[in-house]
Amino acid sequence: MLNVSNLHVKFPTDAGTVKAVSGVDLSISPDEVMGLIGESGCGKSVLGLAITRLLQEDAIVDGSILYQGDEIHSLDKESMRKLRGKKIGMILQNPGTSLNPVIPIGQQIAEPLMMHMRMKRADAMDKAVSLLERVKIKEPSKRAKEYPHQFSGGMKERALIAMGLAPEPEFIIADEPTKGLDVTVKKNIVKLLKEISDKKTMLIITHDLEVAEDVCDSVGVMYAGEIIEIAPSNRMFGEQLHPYTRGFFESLPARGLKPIKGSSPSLIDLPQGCRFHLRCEHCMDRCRKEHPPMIDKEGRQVRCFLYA
Ligand SMILES: Nc1ncnc2c1ncn2[C@@H]1O[C@H](COP(=O)(O)OP(=O)(O)OP(=O)(O)O)[C@@H](O)[C@H]1O
Ligand code: NI
Repeated sequence: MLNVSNLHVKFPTDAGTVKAVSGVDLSISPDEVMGLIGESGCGKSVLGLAITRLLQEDAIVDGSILYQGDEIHSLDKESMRKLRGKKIGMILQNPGTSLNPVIPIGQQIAEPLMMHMRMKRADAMDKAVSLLERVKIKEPSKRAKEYPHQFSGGMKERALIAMGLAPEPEFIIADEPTKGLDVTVKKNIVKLLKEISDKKTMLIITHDLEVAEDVCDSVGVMYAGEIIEIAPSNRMFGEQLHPYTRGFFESLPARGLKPIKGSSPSLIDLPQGCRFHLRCEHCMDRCRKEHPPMIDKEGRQVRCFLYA
């Protein structure tokens, strides 16, 4: 369904070129739900935005992104608009900034349906109400007339999910759908995502391991702009192969809160060899000089010379 190969995204800045995504290969099959995890700034959102072609103009994109055989970066604006609404949906990060404070929620869900899918106002509003119902918002017709400030954090996230679902896309990219939500609200959103993901193909960007474990079939781990490990979810949670993945898991509150020493490299000035070698307890001579390729290890993949 989606095939990303050798994708690079760079941003020219005054301080130098930021290599936000480097050489990413990724495939997602129909009905698969893939999670993308990794610490802040490793390139998860940029990768998601590249797939939907929502990056800002100055981004330099190289490589190939095929969606059902179509090269996304060579589609004209009109074809891209169709693809984005009907085929690929996006649930964006930050409910606070993604919703317009002065427009009622129902209208915000309905407007893109009128604009992009040429629905009549009344039909679009009906659809908005039914979408709010689908994401389990009580009294949806009353709530549709309310403004974002009248919604709690969890309800705003639900409204964003409803917006993402509105054009009935086949494939959904959700960027941090549970960020900043308290535990009970998060549980409900995870439940909702699970329900949705039963019938959809999804890429879920998160740094929340619980979300990845509960909802995803496969998990990719990013570090400094690269994917460094990919495995089916149950295997990834059973055993992490890459020293970074292991450290990342152990650094999280639920798993010991033991930080990895050092910090991620600057994306402007990346180290030679393995991008993780300066922080790695298993660093070998080779890791300082050579850049590790993705290595196949019993059907899962890891970018580390320990498995070569
Ligand atoms: N328009 C831009 N210009 C320059 N640098 C950018 C731009 N957009 C993103 N970056 C940089 O690219 C890198 C990757 O950012 P990205 O937002 O993808 O990280 P992320 O993994 O999604 O992090 P988080 O978990 O915090 O959302 C960061 O270092 C960021 O500063
Ligand atoms: Ni992000």
